[in-house]
Amino acid sequence: MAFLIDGKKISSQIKDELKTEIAEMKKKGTEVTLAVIQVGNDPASSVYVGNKKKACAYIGIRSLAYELPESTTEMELLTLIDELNNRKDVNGILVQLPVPAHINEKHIIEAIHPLKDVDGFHPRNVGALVTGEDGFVSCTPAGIIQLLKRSNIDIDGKECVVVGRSNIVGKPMAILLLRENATVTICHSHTKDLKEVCKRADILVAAIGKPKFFNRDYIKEGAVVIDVGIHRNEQNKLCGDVDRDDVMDLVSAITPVPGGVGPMTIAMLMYNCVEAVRLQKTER
Ligand SMILES: Nc1nc2c(c(=O)[nH]1)N[C@@H](CN(C=O)c1ccc(C(=O)N[C@@H](CCC(=O)O)C(=O)O)cc1)CN2
Ligand SMILES: [Mg+2]
Repeated sequence: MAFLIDGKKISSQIKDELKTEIAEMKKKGTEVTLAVIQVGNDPASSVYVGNKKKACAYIGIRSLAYELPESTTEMELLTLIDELNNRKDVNGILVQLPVPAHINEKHIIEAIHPLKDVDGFHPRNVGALVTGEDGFVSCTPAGIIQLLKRSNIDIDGKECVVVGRSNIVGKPMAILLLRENATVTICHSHTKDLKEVCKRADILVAAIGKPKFFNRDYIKEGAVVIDVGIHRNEQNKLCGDVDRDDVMDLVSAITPVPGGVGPMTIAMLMYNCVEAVRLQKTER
């Protein structure tokens, strides 16, 4: 039977480690501050932003919440980011995505100072990830590496297949796996024989964005499956990109949805806030 990779438990361990570290920093007079910006009131975004604020409160990070109306202009948002970039008491800035359609997401990501970009989305941080320099790593893929390592799943030399090529998950995921000496394949909508490619995977990262897309036809016996998808059905029940019931007897380990990758995104955001203080000390 498959081993369930418990993202809730592992994310709690990471938050507890950070809580201890932050208490030590506070004793030395260092406070960590995260500015969280939400534009509009998309219900899912409100849940994630609420969970980020709760995580900050739990581990001892000061959070500044900016809840802006849907009608906020790109210029108004850029002005707020500029103000936060210049505030010495703010270590991290994040703008919850997606932003409303009238705001250009790329302009927003690029406006955040790279040393405060705790989401790791700024091109400078993406470049640093590729070249192996210091910088912030996108939270979801960073969390997946932690899930694998803390579950004692070896990555070195493994065949890893990442399905999805977003800037936030797929691309940084592939680079992180490469950094761990995996053999990495990225698949996308133009990939021929997706089933055959996925069947080669020792570790399959499913980030295609389609509910229960991956059934047993895509999985090699004994594979480790990481499910990045989050979907809600008509009954408001959550599921991932993987048809877990169908693959359960085939895989050696799998992340559940909910309670797998999702909670790690927030734990790694907290990690990046602590990392922000370190990076700002050495590079500012
Ligand atoms: N600025 C950012 N925007 C977005 C990011 C991000 O990393 N930075 N990622 C996602 C949303 N996200 C965090 O912001 C996120 C998504 C899901 C979860 C999570 O814990 N999911 C739970 C289920 C929760 C539920 O919906 O009931 C789970 O999988 O167990 C946390 C964070 C897009 N935007
Ligand atoms: Mg993320």
